[in-house]
Amino acid sequence: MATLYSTHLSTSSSHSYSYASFTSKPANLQRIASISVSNRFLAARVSLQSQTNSYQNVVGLQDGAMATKLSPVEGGSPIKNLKEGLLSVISPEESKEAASFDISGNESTVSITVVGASGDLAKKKIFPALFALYYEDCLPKHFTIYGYARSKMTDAELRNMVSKTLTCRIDKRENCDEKMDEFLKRCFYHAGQYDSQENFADLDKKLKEHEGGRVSNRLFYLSIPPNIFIDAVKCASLSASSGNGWTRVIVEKPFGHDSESSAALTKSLKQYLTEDQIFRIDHYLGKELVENLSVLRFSNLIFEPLWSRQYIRNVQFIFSEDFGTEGRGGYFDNYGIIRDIMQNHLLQILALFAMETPVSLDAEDIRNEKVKVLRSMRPLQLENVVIGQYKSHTKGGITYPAYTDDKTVPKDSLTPTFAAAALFIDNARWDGVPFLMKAGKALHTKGAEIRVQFRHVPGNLYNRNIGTDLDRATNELVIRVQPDEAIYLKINNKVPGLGMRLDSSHLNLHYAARYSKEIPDAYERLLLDAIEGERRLFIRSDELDAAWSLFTPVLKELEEKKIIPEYYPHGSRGPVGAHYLAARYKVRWGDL
Ligand SMILES: NC(=O)C1=CN([C@@H]2O[C@H](COP(=O)(O)OP(=O)(O)OC[C@H]3O[C@@H](n4cnc5c(N)ncnc54)[C@H](OP(=O)(O)O)[C@@H]3O)[C@@H](O)[C@H]2O)C=CC1
Ligand SMILES: O=C1O[C@H](COP(=O)(O)O)[C@@H](O)[C@H](O)[C@H]1O
Repeated sequence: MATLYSTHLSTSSSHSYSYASFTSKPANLQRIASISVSNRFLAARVSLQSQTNSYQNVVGLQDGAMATKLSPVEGGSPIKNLKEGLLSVISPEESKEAASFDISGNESTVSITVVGASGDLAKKKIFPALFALYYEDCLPKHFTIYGYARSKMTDAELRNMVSKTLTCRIDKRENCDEKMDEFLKRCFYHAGQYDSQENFADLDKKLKEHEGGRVSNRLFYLSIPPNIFIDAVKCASLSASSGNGWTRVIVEKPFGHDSESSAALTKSLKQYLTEDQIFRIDHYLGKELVENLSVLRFSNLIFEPLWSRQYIRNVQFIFSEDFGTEGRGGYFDNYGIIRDIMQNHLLQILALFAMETPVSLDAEDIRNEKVKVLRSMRPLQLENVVIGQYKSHTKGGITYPAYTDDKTVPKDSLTPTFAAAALFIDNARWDGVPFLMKAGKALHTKGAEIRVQFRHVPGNLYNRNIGTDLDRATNELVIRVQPDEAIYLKINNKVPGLGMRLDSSHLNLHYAARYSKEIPDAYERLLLDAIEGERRLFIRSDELDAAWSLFTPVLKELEEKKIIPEYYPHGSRGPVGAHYLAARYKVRWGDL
C-alpha cells in the first residue's frame, strides 16, 4: 500500500495539486525529512535520512500525470532500496486533500501574518498578491491570514480595507466575487505594538485557535519601517513562532543604509532567526522577465556563446518612473535613488545576467554564482557616477513639483532622485565591458529594461549601405522588464525591392501578443516561494554584504563631499551628465 509522506505541488495544468508518495518504504530509511515538489520548476527535491546519513536528490517531473523512479542518491553509498521509491501524481481532488498533510501524515496549516498591515505596501501589494494566489488555488487547504499593526481595527474593518485593492485576473474573472468573499473570511486582524512580546503572545493564541491542533507553519511578512524590524522579529520569534512546524520571516528592504548598518541588521536578525528562516525580498527578482533571463541564456544555444566580452560591447540596466517621490519623501530622503534602486534591484539583475552557469537550479547553486559576480566587481568610483535631482517644471499649464517641494523633504536636500553609474566586473568573461546603470524618478517615462549592445561586425561588407554610424547597425538585445513585457533583438535586414538598402528591424517576443494569460505580480511569485521554502529569489547575507561593499564607499564620498546633484526638470529625460558618462566609455544609451 502506498504510504503518504508528502507535500503539495502547484501547477497550471489540469493536475493542479498532487502529492508524492512512495509505493514501498525503503527498508533502511529512517524518515523522509522532506519532499518538496513543485512542477512550477518541473522538479522534486527529496531529502531522506537513513540511520547514518542524510541524502538529497532532485528528480525531474513531466507535466501532468506521470511517475518517476528515483535514481540512487548522491553522497556516500546509495540506499539501494531507494530505487523502489516512486513519485506518483494523482488527481486534483485527492491531492488538494493530500496537500494538507505533512510528511508524517499530520495535518498542517500555514498562518501568514502581515506585520504593518495598515501600511501602503500591505494594501498595495501583499494582500492583493495573497488573494491572487488564493484565486489561482495556490495556497494550502488550511491557511489563515492575520494583519498586525498598532492601528485599532476590527476584522471587518481590515476586510473592508483589503477588499478595496483586490482584483481578479482579467483573463479569468470566474467566480470572482465569491472567491473574494471566501478569501476575506480567512483574513483577521490583531492590533499590537511591534516591541511587545505580550501583544505577539496574544497573536500566538489566536493563531493557535485557527490552527486547531494541526502542524503549524508560520510566515511573518515585515512590512514596516526598518527601524522596527528587530523589535518585531524579536517578539515574533520569542512569542509567536511555531512550536512544531517552520517559522519564516520575509524582510523588506532597505536592508541597512551601508555596509556597517547592514551587517549590524543581519547580526541582530540572527540573534532570533537562522539564515534559513530569513527571506530578504527584492521584488525585482520576482518579475517575470527577470526570471526569464536565465532561461533565455541557458536554454538557448544561440545566446550563451555570445555572452562575454568577446561579443558584448556593453550592458545597460535602465529604470525610470514618470512620477516623483510623492508620499514617500520621508523615507526616500534618507536613502536616495542609489540605495533605493541601484544597490538592490539593478545590481541583482546584473548579477543574474553576468553569472556563470550554476551547477543546478538549486537556490544555493544560483546564489553562489551571483555572489561570485558581485565579489568580482570593482567598487563604484565617484568619477563613474552622475547624480541628479528633479526640479519643478510647468508644462501645458500644469506645474509639476520639485523634489524639495515635498513637505517631508528638507528644502536643502541633496538626495539624488536620479543616478547613472558605470560598473565593471573584473573577471575573465567580462573584463573591460562597461555595465551601465541608470535610475530616476520624475522622468519622461516609466519602464525597466536590460539592453545588451553587441560589437560591430568585423570587416562589415555592408559598410557602404549602413553609412558612417556603425553604432546604429550593431545588434542589440532588449529585455523589457516592464511595462508591456517583451524580449526583442535588433537586427539588420534588406529592404525588400530591387535595390540594396539596409534597414534595422526587431525580432520580437511580445508577451501580450504571444500569451493570453495575465502575468503574475512579482509579490505573488515571491510569497508562494516563501511558503514553499524556495530561496532562489531571495537575497543571501553574503550577497547583501558584497552588494553593499560596491556602493558604500561612493555613497559616503557623495555625502561627505556634499556633491550637488545636477537638476533636471520633472518629466524630462534626466541630467545630460548621464550622456557624458556613457560617452566616456564609448556608449550611447539605448533608450534614447
Ligand atoms: N510602499 C512601497 O511601495 C514599498 C515599500 N517597501 C518597504 O516595505 C516596508 C513597508 O512599506 P510601507 O507600507 O510603505 O510603509 P508604511 O510607512 O506605510 O508603514 C507600514 C506600517 O508601519 C507602521 N509604522 C509606520 N511608521 C512607523 C513608526 N515610525 N514606528 C512604528 N510603526 C510605524 C504603520 O502602522 P501602524 O501605525 O498601524 O502601526 C504603517 O501603517 C518598508 O520597509 C519599505 O521600505 C519596499 C518596496 C516598496
Ligand atoms: O523598491 C522600490 O520599487 C518601486 C518600483 O517598483 P515597481 O515594481 O513598481 O517598478 C519604487 O517606486 C520604490 O521607490 C522602491 O522603493
